[in-house]
Amino acid sequence: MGYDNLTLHTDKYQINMMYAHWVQGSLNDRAVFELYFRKLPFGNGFAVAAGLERAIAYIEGLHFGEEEIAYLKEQEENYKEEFLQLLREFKFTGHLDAVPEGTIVFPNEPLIRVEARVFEAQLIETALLNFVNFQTLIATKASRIKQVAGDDILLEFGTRRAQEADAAIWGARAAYIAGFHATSNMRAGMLFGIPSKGTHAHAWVQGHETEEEAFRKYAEVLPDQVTLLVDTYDTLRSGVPNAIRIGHMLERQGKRMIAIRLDSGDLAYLSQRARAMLDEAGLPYVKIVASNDLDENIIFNLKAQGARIDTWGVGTQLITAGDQPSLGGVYKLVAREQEGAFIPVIKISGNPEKVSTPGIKEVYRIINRESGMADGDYITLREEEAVRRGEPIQLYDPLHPYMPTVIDKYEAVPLLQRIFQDGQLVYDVPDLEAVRVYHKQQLSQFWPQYLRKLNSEMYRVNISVAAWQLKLELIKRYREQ
Ligand SMILES: Nc1ncnc2c1ncn2[C@@H]1O[C@H](COP(=O)(O)OP(=O)(O)OP(=O)(O)O)[C@@H](O)[C@H]1O
Ligand SMILES: O=P(O)(O)OC[C@H]1O[C@H](OP(=O)(O)OP(=O)(O)O)[C@H](O)[C@@H]1O
Ligand SMILES: O=C(O)c1cccnc1
Repeated sequence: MGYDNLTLHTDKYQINMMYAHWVQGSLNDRAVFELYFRKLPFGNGFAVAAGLERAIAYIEGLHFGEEEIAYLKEQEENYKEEFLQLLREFKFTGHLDAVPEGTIVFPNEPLIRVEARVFEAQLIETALLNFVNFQTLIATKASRIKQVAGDDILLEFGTRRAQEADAAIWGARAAYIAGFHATSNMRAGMLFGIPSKGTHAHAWVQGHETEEEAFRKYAEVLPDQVTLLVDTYDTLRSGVPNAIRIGHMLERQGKRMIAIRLDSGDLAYLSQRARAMLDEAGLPYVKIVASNDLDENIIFNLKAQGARIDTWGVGTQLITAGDQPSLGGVYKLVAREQEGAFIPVIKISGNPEKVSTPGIKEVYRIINRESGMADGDYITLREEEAVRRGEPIQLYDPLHPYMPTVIDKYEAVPLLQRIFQDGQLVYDVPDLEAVRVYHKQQLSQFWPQYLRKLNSEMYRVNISVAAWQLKLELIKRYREQ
């Protein structure tokens, strides 16, 4: 079975449309689609873009093999042999622009823009949304956790509760981009170079006659990485005292125990008591790891209660984005070719938020020359030059149309980068460490009021006057029709 071929990782309606374009002779017409989300997850003030690396690998690997062709044939007898033959030769030949992973992004900004034969652009919609929606969601959740954890160490422990294997490893990667320090998933470690870390489970303790014997045997074989789980029977009466004995044993061997792990009960109280016991026993260097259904709110609370926790192991709530299981990113047609030129198209909706913004667009981050900080983002039509030349521009916020602002003395940083040009990868894909560093730099360009976890200030995403007028014009045209 071709588990690795993701070419049919698409919705059937995409193949139906490809077939219909082929029959109608419009398959080579070019189209432009933009991928964006409309609403920030978790009530956060920003999102962290992720998913591009997988999207790149997916596009490079697109290929209808004989297994895929045979399946299509079996599923739909209308598909003609010439169509299937064309699929055998299929490859992506278009342009793809995207916001680099780790970029701070906001609603309605194109994160990916695809300009290609409609035949190709349509096929890839589903997979692109699948990768970007999930990974951006998890990177954003991880970023919230990172924000409350400050300089504490964050371990990603989610695999056992993740929505299957892909979610586990790509989620671990997304968390690392946003500032987690390590993952427990060895495959994610191997594939992406994320540091891997692990303690031991309750089963190790339960599998011995006594807790002390379990700790001792573990410390004998892995003396340089001893983190002992102390809550199997009674944390303060048994677990911590036994761990202290092992700590002293290791000291006699010239080694140092690394940490204890708390995984149940009142983590604030237990960590304070355990800290005091370790300190009194002359083991102030032994750290305290906590786990047990943690998320950013519990971590924030534990810190407020004075918990003495150095390292946080976070699983379920992070990897499943427990409080919001999906980011509602969409992929919308914004322009199509007609007689050799692109014409803008719109999607009308009864819900004003869902009316698409027509035309091929760019998105810029407006950096204030004096402060070096981000003042807002600016969405323009691609052909608009004023912002690229640094001329004064009028920022127009559709949510606050009565407050237009004119700005100058800015630097406009285009967020979309060319990834594929005529089907060729032209982007120098950064390694994961570089993505992580870039993400940190991104954060440093935002004032704290946009980043705070609760009731953050709304960052302005403005639209150019030309893009706004085009939208109004198309809405009017469709109303008249
Ligand atoms: N001091 C605290 N303040 C707020 N939340 C806490 C505190 N200590 C633990 N929690 C969180 O409370 C939740 C439930 O903890 P609870 O003690 O009920 O479960 P448990 O420890 O698994 O149960 P048990 O002690 O029976 O094993 C977990 O998400 C845990 O992270
Ligand atoms: O709570 P999470 O944020 O999802 O973090 C991962 C959890 O997974 C493990 O528990 P599990 O009961 O699966 O195994 P164990 O016997 O090793 O505790 C671990 O002890 C954590 O509690
Ligand atoms: O290493 C650990 O302590 C760990 C790993 C996965 C899940 N829970 C805990």
